[in-house]
Amino acid sequence: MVKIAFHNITKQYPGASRPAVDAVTFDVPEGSTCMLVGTSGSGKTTLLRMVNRLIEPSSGEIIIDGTNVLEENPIQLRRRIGYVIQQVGLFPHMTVAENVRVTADIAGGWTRQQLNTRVDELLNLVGLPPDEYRKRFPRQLSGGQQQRVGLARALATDPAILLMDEPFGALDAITRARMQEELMRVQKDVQKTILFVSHDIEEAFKLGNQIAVLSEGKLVQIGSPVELLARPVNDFVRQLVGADSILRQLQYLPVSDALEKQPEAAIQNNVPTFEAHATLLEAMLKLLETNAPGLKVQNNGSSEPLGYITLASINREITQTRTQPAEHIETKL
Ligand SMILES: Nc1ncnc2c1ncn2[C@@H]1O[C@H](COP(=O)(O)OP(=O)(O)OP(=O)(O)O)[C@@H](O)[C@H]1O
Repeated sequence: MVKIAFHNITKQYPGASRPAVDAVTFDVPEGSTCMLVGTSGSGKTTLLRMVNRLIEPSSGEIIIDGTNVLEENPIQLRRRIGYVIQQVGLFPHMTVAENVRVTADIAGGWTRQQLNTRVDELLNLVGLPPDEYRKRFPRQLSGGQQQRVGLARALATDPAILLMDEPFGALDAITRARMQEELMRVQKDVQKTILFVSHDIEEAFKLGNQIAVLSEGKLVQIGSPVELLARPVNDFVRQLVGADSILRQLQYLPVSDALEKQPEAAIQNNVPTFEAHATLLEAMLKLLETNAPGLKVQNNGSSEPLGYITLASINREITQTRTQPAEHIETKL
């Protein structure tokens, strides 16, 4: 089911020579994560902030659950939408518990007991044991822990939608990877619809069910990470998603993309079996590790092979993806 639908959404800032967001149309399915990527100034933050009406669109519509956000009271709208940004913005004089509670408190309708239970639930959810962290102040937390509190706070009113604007951008690589894992774990439990702005294509591949690529306010392509990698619509997307990187392709393309149906007999006999959803990299490592001439690929639980994978078929798939013609456009990376 579609959760957020953008219809020709446009934002023209006064005095600007072109729209910051230009007639963008796409859907975000319920419970999925859509990553917004693109060069600096391509309109990602503007697009995100129009969803909770921190920025008002110039034209077009954003429909959430069938209702145009412009017809909603902005304050009520923001209660239904969690918002996490890079500068976490915790209140320095409030404890962690008070910081998490504050949004739910403002939204109202909770008893003190319910609020306390909710805070503990959320702190557990984001991996901060309440007994240890409830009473700390933000200055007594690391950057990553502060981001976790920010995430807990955004989840406090149990919003169906989360908007995240470079939430992990200021963290070191290791903490960032941990936070991404944490978010994936939380998302498994809570199934929010997430719109996530990122400058980090690795992050977009890791977290996104869909990736929307913006350039100069326009939506250039939207698709799953594998779609973008295998079929970038032009050189801009190809470069942005690193479709020319052999490692990226090996890491993300599934073995089902590189099957041989009728390989020679030696490959069909006595070779190890392999799962269809595994990546080309995993298949290649297995081939190197076992020294087998091929792998029999089958779906979980089925004995019928879907096909076979060999170093040659992996090579063919990668060469083909790399040389696919793409429309040429100027790239400004
Ligand atoms: N309040 C504003 N008034 C006028 N122009 C603005 C305003 N905010 C953003 N812009 C312009 O709109 C365009 C898109 O900005 P936006 O912040 O949405 O891009 P972005 O893709 O999020 O960029 P970045 O990746 O650098 O954060 C830019 O050209 C920017 O200069």
